[in-house]
Amino acid sequence: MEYILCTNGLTKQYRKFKALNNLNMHVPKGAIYGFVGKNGAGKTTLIRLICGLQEPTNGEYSLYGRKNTDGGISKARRRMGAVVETPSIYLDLTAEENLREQYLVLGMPSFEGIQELLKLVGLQDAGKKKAKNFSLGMKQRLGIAIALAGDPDFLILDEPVNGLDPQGIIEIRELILKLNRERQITFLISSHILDELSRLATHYGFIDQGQIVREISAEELEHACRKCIRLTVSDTRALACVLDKMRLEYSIVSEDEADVFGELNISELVLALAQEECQVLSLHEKDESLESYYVNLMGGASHE
Ligand SMILES: Nc1ncnc2c1ncn2[C@@H]1O[C@H](COP(=O)(O)OP(=O)(O)OP(=O)(O)O)[C@@H](O)[C@H]1O
Repeated sequence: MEYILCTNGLTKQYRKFKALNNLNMHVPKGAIYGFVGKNGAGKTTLIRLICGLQEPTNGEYSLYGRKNTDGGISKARRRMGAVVETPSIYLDLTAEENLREQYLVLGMPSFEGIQELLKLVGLQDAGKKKAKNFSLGMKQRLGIAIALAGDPDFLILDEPVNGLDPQGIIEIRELILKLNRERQITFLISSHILDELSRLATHYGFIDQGQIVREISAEELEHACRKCIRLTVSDTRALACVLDKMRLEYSIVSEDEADVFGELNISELVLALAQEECQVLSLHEKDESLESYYVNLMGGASHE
């Protein structure tokens, strides 16, 4: 798999505190990578390092295959756009004027493309309205347009829907999906709201206390969150044999528990287990939601 961003043992230390602690992450090309973690987990710190706003204390990362210590890293960074914390926009300027400023900063040869960008982010009708009078959603979309000015193929968005109303959230979501599908832009999106990310992410990286606790594709996550029957039995080995014979998918989750997926004929299973002298001690349907997956994952994370 081709990766746009890889980090290797990335560490950022402030005095004795490690905001990032040996962090390893992999953002595949074309992905919408949901970077999920509680407040203070280290998401913004990681983003600041990747954007070159801060230097790592230890470890390294590579962007488009270029290591952060290589001379070519600033060239690689030019292929990337970012909206970190609040979008950096001039509040006394209109959307178009803001984009003109950005074009000048980037040394773009002409202002051609600005109207298309405004249209892309749904600000073509913002006209003479100054950014200070924009809604939060409009400001966020302008921030994205500014980040898109250099025609990047990798966009980093730090908490892009924070504080937006439902309509604003939908607009940002649709914009991200459109940019990903139509312009093949890879995204790294940080959020502490897993549910919102689940509507667009193709991959996830869960961060806790400066470490990636798990990286998982959306497909794998969906699989892990399927409905299943949680069985508590006296002998999981016998259970595994019986389930294998019945060609059922399962996973043994502890010494006496297993999750069984798919259609299950309970009486057939209980009879088969009885023949193996295995007792069913309890049985209940389990629907692991994204949120409980997340809570379990974070609750089970081990740290130094
Ligand atoms: N300059 C700094 N000096 C000391 N500690 C810092 C500094 N910057 C960040 N931290 C600490 O590092 C930890 C990670 O902060 P970070 O902003 O990366 O978290 P986050 O996951 O982005 O959280 P949030 O969702 O609240 O933005 C926090 O405990 C924060 O207090």
